[in-house]
Amino acid sequence: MSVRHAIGRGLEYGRSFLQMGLLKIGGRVAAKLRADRLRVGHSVRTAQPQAFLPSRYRYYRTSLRGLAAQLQSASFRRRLTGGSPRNRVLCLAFGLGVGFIEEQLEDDRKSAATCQEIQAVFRRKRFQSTMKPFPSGYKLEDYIIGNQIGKGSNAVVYEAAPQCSTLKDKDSNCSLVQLREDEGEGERTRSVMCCSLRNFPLAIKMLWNFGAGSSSEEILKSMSHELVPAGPLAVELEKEHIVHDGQFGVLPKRVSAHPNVIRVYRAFTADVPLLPGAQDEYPDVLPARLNPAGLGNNRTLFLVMKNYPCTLRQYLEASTPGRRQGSLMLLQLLEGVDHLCKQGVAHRDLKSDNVLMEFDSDGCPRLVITDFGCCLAQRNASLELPFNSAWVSKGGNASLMAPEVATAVPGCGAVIDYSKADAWAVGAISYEIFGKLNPFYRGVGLESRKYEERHLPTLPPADVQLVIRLLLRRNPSKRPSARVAADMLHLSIWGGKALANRDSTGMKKLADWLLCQSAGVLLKGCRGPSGNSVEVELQRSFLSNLDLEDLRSAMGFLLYGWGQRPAHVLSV
Ligand SMILES: Nc1ncnc2c1ncn2[C@@H]1O[C@H](COP(=O)(O)OP(=O)(O)OP(=O)(O)O)[C@@H](O)[C@H]1O
Repeated sequence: MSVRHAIGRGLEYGRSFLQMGLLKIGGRVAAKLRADRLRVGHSVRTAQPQAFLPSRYRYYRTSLRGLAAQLQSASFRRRLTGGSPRNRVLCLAFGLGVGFIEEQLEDDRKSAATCQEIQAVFRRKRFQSTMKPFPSGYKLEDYIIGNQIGKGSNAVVYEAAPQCSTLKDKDSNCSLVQLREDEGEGERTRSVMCCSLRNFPLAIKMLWNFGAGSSSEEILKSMSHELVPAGPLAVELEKEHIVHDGQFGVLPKRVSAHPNVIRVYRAFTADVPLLPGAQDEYPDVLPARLNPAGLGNNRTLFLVMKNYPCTLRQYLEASTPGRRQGSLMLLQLLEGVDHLCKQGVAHRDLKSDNVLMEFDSDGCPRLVITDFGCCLAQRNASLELPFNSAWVSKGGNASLMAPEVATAVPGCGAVIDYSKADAWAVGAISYEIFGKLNPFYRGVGLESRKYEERHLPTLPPADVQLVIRLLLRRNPSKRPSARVAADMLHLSIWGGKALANRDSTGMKKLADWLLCQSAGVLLKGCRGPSGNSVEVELQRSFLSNLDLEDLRSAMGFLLYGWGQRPAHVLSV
């Protein structure tokens, strides 16, 4: 499809928006696409396929820029023009070269501007949680607490509902705990889960408190990482004041909302209560008030979140996603990790237990990264941790630590760079998503500190295999970032036709495709609930993060993969 067709189609979308009475959004799309017509039409004409090769391209561009600057300098021109005919020919050739370079640079600027404009259109619509806001909720007494949902090494999680809500079903005892016992009763299980989630839309996480003291301030300080995904109203206003002005200026920053990152609605401290199963399941962490032999402190931190039906691990124990669904799941993890990276946060404990799941209206799994207890969230957002002593924590689960973290040696001036560590862990978790054992789990085969890339097991879907292999590269400088890996998947899932052609029209097709995607996603966004489907969220996320350099790197990696396999295997 030509640019004109693409724009024409976009304009039609714009017009139909207007006809539908959606004046504002229709006007914006139509104006946007009209404005893009010249820009994209011009940039795709001269784009060369070689320009996709990221590092080499960047090298050429920098060298050519330097050369252009030299040629433009008066002294250089004098030296060349003043001499022999040979010098004059050389000068002419350089002059033509400069013209070409300038044209390339101009195209570059225009393409980057197009990406930025598409990005700006989609960034304007911020992601908002579907959860209804509820008043207060800063005290334990504000909640009805149901059954235990899960337990980890640092906390226990219970289903909960705001105190004001009335239970919608008599069978309020059913929960995931019971679900597991009822395994095999397919239909009944699903209805049990629905009733539990309807009655208890929230989950309360109670952290174990051994060494954090019993004052709210001390607790907030020592468990501060759990607050990284907390919303702006999560902590009571007066505590928030303490957090920002007092000694708690050291608290890490918080990340903004994202469809693939947990949102903590409320965080407060309270006395540890005797909840169902406490005496049997976690007697040692109870305070002496509840168990004379218990070692826990009297007060602790509580986090209120949405109650999700299951974790990724629980889901994968019961089912193996198909090829496309698996790709969408992997993509969501990459989008979540990219969002965290951009906000200067490394999760450092990604594993299938720390990913929660629900389903959209089409039945597509939505994945949400949770449990930020081990995260690195420095105010300077560098994602670099000074590693001057063996006492510095490198993060959670050692099996899924990226090679550069696992092999780091403490010492004066040593630093661990976490900027691609979570992306590596996503690569390892992908094996579970596609129905295989995670090769890095203890006893399965590989160790992150010393594996060789050629020993990585193969995965049946060839299309994502390339992405996973790249994510699991030992050398982080050769590993794509979560953003670039996500762009690769976006391009291979939705951009098949735009990418199928590897000649000089490739860039032109990509530009057409970006415009169609933008118009299509805006249109879907107006269509009620389907506008919140996982696929639309993912496409919106891609467009709101559009960056020419990242896109070129993604294309470069894909072309590199195609060099070894026929192009069609990359389309899902
Ligand atoms: N919002 C939620 N909705 C439903 N279940 C949840 C939720 N949060 C946690 N869970 C369940 O509780 C379990 C323990 O939670 P979490 O992983 O946060 O605890 P933890 O002690 O910090 O874990 P870890 O052992 O990894 O440190 C999870 O594996 C999951 O089964």
